[in-house]
Amino acid sequence: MLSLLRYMKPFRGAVLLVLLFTFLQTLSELFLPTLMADIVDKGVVTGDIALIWRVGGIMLAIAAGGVLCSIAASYLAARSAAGLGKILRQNVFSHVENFSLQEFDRIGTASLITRTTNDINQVQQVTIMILRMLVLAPLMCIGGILMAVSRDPGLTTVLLIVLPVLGLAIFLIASKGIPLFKKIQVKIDALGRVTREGLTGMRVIRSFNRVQYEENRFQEANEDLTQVSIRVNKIMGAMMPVMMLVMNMATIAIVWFGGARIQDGYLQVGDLMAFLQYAMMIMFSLIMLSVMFVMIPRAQASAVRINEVLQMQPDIEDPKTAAPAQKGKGRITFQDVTFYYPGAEAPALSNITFEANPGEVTAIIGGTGSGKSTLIHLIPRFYDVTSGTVSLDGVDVRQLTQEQLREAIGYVPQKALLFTGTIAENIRYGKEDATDEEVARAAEIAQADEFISAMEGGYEGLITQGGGNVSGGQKQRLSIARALVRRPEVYVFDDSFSALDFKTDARLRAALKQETTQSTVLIVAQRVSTVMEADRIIVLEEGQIAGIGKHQELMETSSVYREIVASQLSEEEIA
Ligand SMILES: Nc1ncnc2c1ncn2[C@@H]1O[C@H](COP(=O)(O)OP(=O)(O)OP(=O)(O)O)[C@@H](O)[C@H]1O
Repeated sequence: MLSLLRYMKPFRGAVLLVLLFTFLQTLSELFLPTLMADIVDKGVVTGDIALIWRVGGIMLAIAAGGVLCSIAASYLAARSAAGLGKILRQNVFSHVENFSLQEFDRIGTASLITRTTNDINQVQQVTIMILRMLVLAPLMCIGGILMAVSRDPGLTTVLLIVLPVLGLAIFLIASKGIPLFKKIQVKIDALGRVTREGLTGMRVIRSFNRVQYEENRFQEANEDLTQVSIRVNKIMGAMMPVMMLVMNMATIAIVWFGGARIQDGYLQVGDLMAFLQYAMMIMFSLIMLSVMFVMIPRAQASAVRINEVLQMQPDIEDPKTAAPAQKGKGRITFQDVTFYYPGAEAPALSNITFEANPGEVTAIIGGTGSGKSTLIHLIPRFYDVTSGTVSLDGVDVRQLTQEQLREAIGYVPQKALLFTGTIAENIRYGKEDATDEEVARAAEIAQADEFISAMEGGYEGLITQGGGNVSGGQKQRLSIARALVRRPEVYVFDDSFSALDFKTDARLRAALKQETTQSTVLIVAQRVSTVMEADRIIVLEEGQIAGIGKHQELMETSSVYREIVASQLSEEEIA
């Protein structure tokens, strides 16, 4: 928690004012009972009306000042805490944006969302409380004790008995509640995960009639969270009545013994009234402190989770001194590349060596799980190689900044992803300053212009969240257009034609061929017809190259390739 407070720096002035105003507010509250005692003992008892008016007026002024200080302190504390929340959310989000896929795999998207929202909220709430109570509670407690002793040291014995009892009760309750607060955050994560899967996977859930199953899963996570929350609240709920009981008993004891002391002439009525108020203040300040001690560990659990994200060093970083920027041709070279996913025992890729040249199409084919996507994920450095090198125009990709590298690449993912916004905005995602002509031309090559024109609004037509209002094939074509509009040196298509019918696939590849005469094109595909005409076909099997060459060569030399071809094409097509 403390380490997060460094983000409070911009609000240093406001925090100092909060402390100052709270200090003044506490002083005013500590002063009021003494004045009241004066009114009773010196005014009411002696019938001095003028003194009652005068001291009453002073009391009113001090009380008003206290209220103003309290309002100002609360306002500034809330503002500073809200500012802290904003800065934290911004920092976490920006930091996460730099994560490689490994860090995402490690923490999980649902947990990252909870940490950016709910956890930061917890810290924000507790910061307000700490700012307000940090000065108020201890000052009120110590000041109250001093003032009480100054009224009647003898009566203070009652407090010596009551306060430890109160402290013990607080300790017992808090020690039961605090561990449960930590549990709550984990349960919120779990609920977030189920909710996310349930909502994003709605189509699959419905088609497999798993609605009831998902509802049960949600109910289980929800019930789990509810039960822990109820347990915490039961324990914390017990806190108030126990405190009130102790406080009421203390009041009775003070009045009882105080009455006796008044009779014996040690104490005046006004003093007893003031003493009672100070005793209340002391006990309230203890309750405030206890609430703080309960809330801080709760926020601490959240702070640890936020810090975990902030301190996580992305595995993939830019080199300290990047290779000089140069506009190359886009030659991609894999030199003896081996790659293990973190924690995996077997490599996903081993000893991969090949070169993909500008003006050529290099296709990668292989069974599912053979490592095709993994291989091309190494080019834009979504992951780094375990050994060997991947280079762009002879420069190791690790020597380039991620921006330099990715600027040279037009990547079309296996699972097409669109953003909420217009069609044109989605295509322009590839090149912010693309002209309308460039956008239209990219769409034309991607065979998307026809369906765009047919859509309501054309290029200004809206894509709903996640691209829900376009078909799978249309989504793929828009994400191809997004890559085409940047006219990069290297095109990487990860199984990006799979949702297209054969005719559209062929038309698109023909248009692409004309567009990419100068570029390096890498195509991952399952269909032989998509790769047959490639200049180089790499056949992958279990992460290794099982053959490399043109279609005809591979038909003669690679049994794996022949098997794939035989499973997809008829005799005439093969011939
Ligand atoms: N994030 C990951 N963490 C751990 N292992 C992974 C991860 N992604 C893929 N793998 C493993 O690496 C291997 C290769 O996966 P990859 O996605 O590269 O296959 P692919 O050839 O592209 O398959 P497909 O054609 O089905 O997309 C698989 O065995 C898979 O289980």
